[in-house]
Amino acid sequence: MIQLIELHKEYKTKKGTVTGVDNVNLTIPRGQIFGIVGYSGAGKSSVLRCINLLEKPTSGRVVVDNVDLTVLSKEELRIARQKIGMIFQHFNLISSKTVFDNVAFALKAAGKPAADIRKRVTELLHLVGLDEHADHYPAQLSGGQKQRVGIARALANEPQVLLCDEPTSALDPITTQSILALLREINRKLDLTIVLITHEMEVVKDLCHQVAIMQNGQIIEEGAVYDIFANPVQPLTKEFIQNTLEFKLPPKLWDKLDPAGKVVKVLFRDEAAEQAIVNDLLKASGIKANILHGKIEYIGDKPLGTFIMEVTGSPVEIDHAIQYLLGRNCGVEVMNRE
Ligand SMILES: Nc1ncnc2c1ncn2[C@@H]1O[C@H](COP(=O)(O)OP(=O)(O)OP(=O)(O)O)[C@@H](O)[C@H]1O
Repeated sequence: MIQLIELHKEYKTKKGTVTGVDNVNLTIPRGQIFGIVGYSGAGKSSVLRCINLLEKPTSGRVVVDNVDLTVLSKEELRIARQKIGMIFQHFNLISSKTVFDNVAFALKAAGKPAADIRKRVTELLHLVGLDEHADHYPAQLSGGQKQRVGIARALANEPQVLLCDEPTSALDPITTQSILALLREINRKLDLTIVLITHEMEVVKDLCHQVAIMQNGQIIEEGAVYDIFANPVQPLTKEFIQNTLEFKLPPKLWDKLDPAGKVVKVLFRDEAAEQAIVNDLLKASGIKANILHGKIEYIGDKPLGTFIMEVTGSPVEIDHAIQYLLGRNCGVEVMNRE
């Protein structure tokens, strides 16, 4: 488990003091994949780098598996850090060393015997699917393969925590999916706690169990990923989610719609996503509904449905229909032509 308690980080610059992290309190249970999302400058990297004390907090505590890292001596911290692996957006491999030697680096530094190192590196390269690439140099690898080396290297000392700094931002969508699948696999196989920073809600949706949204150094909202997608509260959270769920109706379609009707976006969440609510709605309200767009996606194993419907009827009937949907735990938003 990771606990950040009143974590505060300030940077002294020529222009004055900049706050990177503003009194953050956060608990990340063991075995979770925890996403931290925010725009550039929100403080994501600062939080992540405080977890292994790459950045020294100005104040506050960082407790990993009941050990407060902020009070350790240099030597104690060096040992504690072996249990916290890290991967980076640009992989940070040593270009003059082979894949084998990149992965072996931390083990050699820890003074492990050569035979143990060979065994461990072979295991790790197998785990990340690079058995055939031990003797290659980073320049001979694709971006996805480089990140696999980064992951193998980070796992060398059998860490309990893996910190991921935008691990897929430099990768194409297909490679991103394969790296996310690998992270999911090692989280399950190794019971590894993963903390991942990203500005992509798609990555959070695909991979994470929980998420925190950061703005101006603070965590403004956090929770289970499904709950955040189904019931976002803060405007910034809604903005991030809209970027993944948003669907814009083409102008030609708006031209054809009945001016007396309304276009509503309905979010079917939890059990509402599995019930025949549209059918019930038509029976209960007397309106007509024409579905313009719809999709159901699964976050974790729970469905979340988004439908855009043109509803026609008298104003009272339409209002009744909206109240009916709200009463069935749906999210309802009346859309206007932009
Ligand atoms: N070494 C530093 N010196 C001075 N200011 C810094 C330093 N590192 C970060 N900051 C400042 O702290 C704030 C938070 O930065 P941080 O890099 O943690 O945000 P971020 O959300 O990770 O952004 P990005 O996605 O661009 O990496 C910003 O205002 C940034 O300018």
